[in-house]
Amino acid sequence: MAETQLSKLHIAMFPWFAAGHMTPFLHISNELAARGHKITFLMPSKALPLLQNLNLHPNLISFHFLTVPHVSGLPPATETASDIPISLTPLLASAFDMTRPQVAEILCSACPDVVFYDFAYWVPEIAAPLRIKSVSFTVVSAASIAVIAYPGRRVTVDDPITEEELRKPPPGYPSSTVVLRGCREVRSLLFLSMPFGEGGITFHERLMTSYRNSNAIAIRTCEEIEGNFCSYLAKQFQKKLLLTGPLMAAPNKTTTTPTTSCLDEKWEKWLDQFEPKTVIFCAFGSQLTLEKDQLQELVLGIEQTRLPFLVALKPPTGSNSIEEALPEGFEERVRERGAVYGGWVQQPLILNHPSVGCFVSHCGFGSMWESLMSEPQIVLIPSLGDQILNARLLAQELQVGVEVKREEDGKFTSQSVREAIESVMLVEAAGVGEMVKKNHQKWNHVLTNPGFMDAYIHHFVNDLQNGWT
Ligand SMILES: O=c1ccn([C@@H]2O[C@H](COP(=O)(O)OP(=O)(O)O[C@H]3OC[C@@H](O)[C@H](O)[C@H]3O)[C@@H](O)[C@H]2O)c(=O)[nH]1
Repeated sequence: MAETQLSKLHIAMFPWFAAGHMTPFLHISNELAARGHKITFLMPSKALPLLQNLNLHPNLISFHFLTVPHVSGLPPATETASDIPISLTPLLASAFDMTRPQVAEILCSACPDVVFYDFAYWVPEIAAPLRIKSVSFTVVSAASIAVIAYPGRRVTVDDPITEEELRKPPPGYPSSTVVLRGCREVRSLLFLSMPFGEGGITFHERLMTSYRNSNAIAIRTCEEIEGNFCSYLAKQFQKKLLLTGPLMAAPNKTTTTPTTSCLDEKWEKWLDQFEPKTVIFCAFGSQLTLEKDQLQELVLGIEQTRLPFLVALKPPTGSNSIEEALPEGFEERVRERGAVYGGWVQQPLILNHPSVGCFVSHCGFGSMWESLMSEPQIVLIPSLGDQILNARLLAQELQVGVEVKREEDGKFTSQSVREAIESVMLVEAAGVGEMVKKNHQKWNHVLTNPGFMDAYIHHFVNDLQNGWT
């Protein structure tokens, strides 16, 4: 689609210091730079190895490194969420807030037209006097913001959000299936009342202020899948909503943006030895650490399917390596057909390998799009609040995947893992596997249709250029 002939923009990006945030900020940067817009990307230097290879337009996207101040209680040299256990993230949020003077200085000297931010709710206070527009860019689903969208409710440490409040979505919330169920799931949102950063601001207040004070809210989503949640949010916050579309493209399929690299030879060769669409791939994103017993149930459930598999997860709590946490005799039993790896793999490329037939996912928002835009059958084991809602969106509303059942105590078992995988991998029968496969193919076709992403980005850029009245 031809771009409107308007002046090129200069946009500053300031994401929260976590891979799940910086990566989609870089994806939108790539799409904007592909259309000639200039990007100043603010980040800690430790994030460079993660982001460098994803920067497809180094001539237009320049990285500016921030010094992350030391905060007592954080291990020395902490710069990103990957450096620490999840329990220490409120302290990282303090360090993040303490970069404010550096951010102000860069915005003042670079003078971009627009600044994108997420957790840095104070950005509009810096940007407005400089006549820079502030866009609050959400890297989680519209549904997961809609379910907590009480713009007028000031959640403080002294007036925390209650289980009672969270049990029912806000009035007018547009879905009865994309909801949290039972105490355990509701409690997974109680962290919203937790102090998160300088001055004891709660996580909820940080988010609400970020949306309230922005000039516009941008979301990495599309009308076709989350239109009802987007309309609801626009009404709740009385803001213009700018949608980027899914952003993360399946390699070589959907956008004008070139892809970065090839799959590591080691995994390419390993996957090549199996029949098409037989391998189970399992990964749980950048943050989630399982308990050891849950890791064991997971891998045992996968083993019981007798299918080949590649599991790439962080070592569980209390273990130095994933290998030491595996069940007794596991490695010997599965040597021929299974690999368990405790590090980072190239998920989008693995999902597009012809041998991969099933993706067992935690349903983080990035993984949600990647699962929809690739072919493997989808099995979901969500843990955190937004992942649970994303999983409901896929399993109940779109019916493109199956969620693993949990027991009363919130745990899943090897049996529930095996049953969920088998239900989608046995597609011959006119059962669940067949149904989710058909629905998935339909959505995959829509989302990877040439021009779909381009149209979204085209409108998005138009809105950034003209949409401020
Ligand atoms: O080994 C891996 C694991 C993950 N990845 C990539 O890392 C990204 C992970 O992002 P996700 O959004 O799926 O998950 P994360 O858990 O990292 O995200 C975080 O922010 C988004 C929220 O929805 C999640 O709840 C939150 O945990 C994906 O793009 C995935 O392809 C790899 O490339 N290799």
